[in-house]
Amino acid sequence: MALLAGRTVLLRAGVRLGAEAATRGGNGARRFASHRVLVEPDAAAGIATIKLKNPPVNSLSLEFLTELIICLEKLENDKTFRGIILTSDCPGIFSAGLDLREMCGKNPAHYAEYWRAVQEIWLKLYLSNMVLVAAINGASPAGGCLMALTCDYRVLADNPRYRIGLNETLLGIIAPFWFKDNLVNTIGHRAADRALQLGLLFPPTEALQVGMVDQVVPEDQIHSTALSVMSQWLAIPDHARQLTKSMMRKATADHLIKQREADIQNFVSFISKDSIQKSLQVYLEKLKQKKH
Ligand SMILES: CCCCCCCC/C=C\C=C\CC(=O)SCCNC(=O)CCNC(=O)[C@H](O)C(C)(C)COP(=O)(O)OP(=O)(O)OC[C@H]1O[C@@H](n2cnc3c(N)ncnc32)[C@H](O)[C@@H]1OP(=O)(O)O
Repeated sequence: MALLAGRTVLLRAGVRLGAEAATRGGNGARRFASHRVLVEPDAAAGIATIKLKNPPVNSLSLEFLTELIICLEKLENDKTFRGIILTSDCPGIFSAGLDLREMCGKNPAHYAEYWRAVQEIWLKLYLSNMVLVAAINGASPAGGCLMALTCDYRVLADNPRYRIGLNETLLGIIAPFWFKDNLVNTIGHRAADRALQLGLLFPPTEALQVGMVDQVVPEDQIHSTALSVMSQWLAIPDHARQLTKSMMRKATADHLIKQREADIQNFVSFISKDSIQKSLQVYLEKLKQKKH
């Protein structure tokens, strides 16, 4: 059973297990898909490709996060798989990050439940025993960038519209300390200091330069590149790689785990402020008006 902080996520977020489809793939592997998370298994290679499918922009709503958490738990417990490729099924968008509608005009209990799910997905991805390769085939701001940062390797499609970064300050909000820790671990303190304060969204060439991604490739090569990177990582004995990954990441994850409840309370009181609500509403309105 999938648990989120000791409770059944299926019940909390109203996601019905019946919404899932379970079939067998061509190679006999069990293929499972929820509404918004598509899993393409390659049992022979030990790799599952997760495609995020929450159109139009893969914003991380509570239901979407819940489906993703359940999917990751299943894969983590299935010894068939040693690696995950994380990518998007929404053209041009990897993920628009946290769903702003979950953080606007709701009550404190909702904010707390939402933030717990955000923490949970980060912990699941960051501490995964599997090899995670992000095949970033679209724009990847804020929470979208964070998901990519949890992966062991990032390949970004070469398109100037596919910008990636933690742009929270542009929304008048603050990247939580564990977003910051994950970024510092990836690009170093000085670059993270600048990127976070300015809310920088890096186009591919700059993202590569600063170390936000490991490789930039033409868009039509993104999946084949992710597969070839994966085979390189899977050539390392699991126990040695997993213990090394844990050694590198445990302190950062523990930082959040130890302060999980306090972090939720901080988030709830921060996001509930009138001034923050106003900033988020203005930002959402601007996004909507962009088209007109
Ligand atoms: C004291 C210390 C306390 C610490 C407290 C910590 C507090 C931290 C709090 C929060 C942290 C949040 C991290 C986040 O992830 S916030 C989300 C940030 N995301 C963004 O800024 C991205 C916004 N979106 C875009 O830039 C674009 O939409 C883009 C992804 C580039 C796609 O562009 P395009 O293809 O042109 O699509 P549209 O802009 O037209 O969008 C289509 C519709 O989707 C809606 N949308 C977009 N993004 C979001 C989102 N993140 N959440 C909800 N909805 C979103 C957009 O409004 C359009 O809607 P509609 O069709 O109805 O007009």
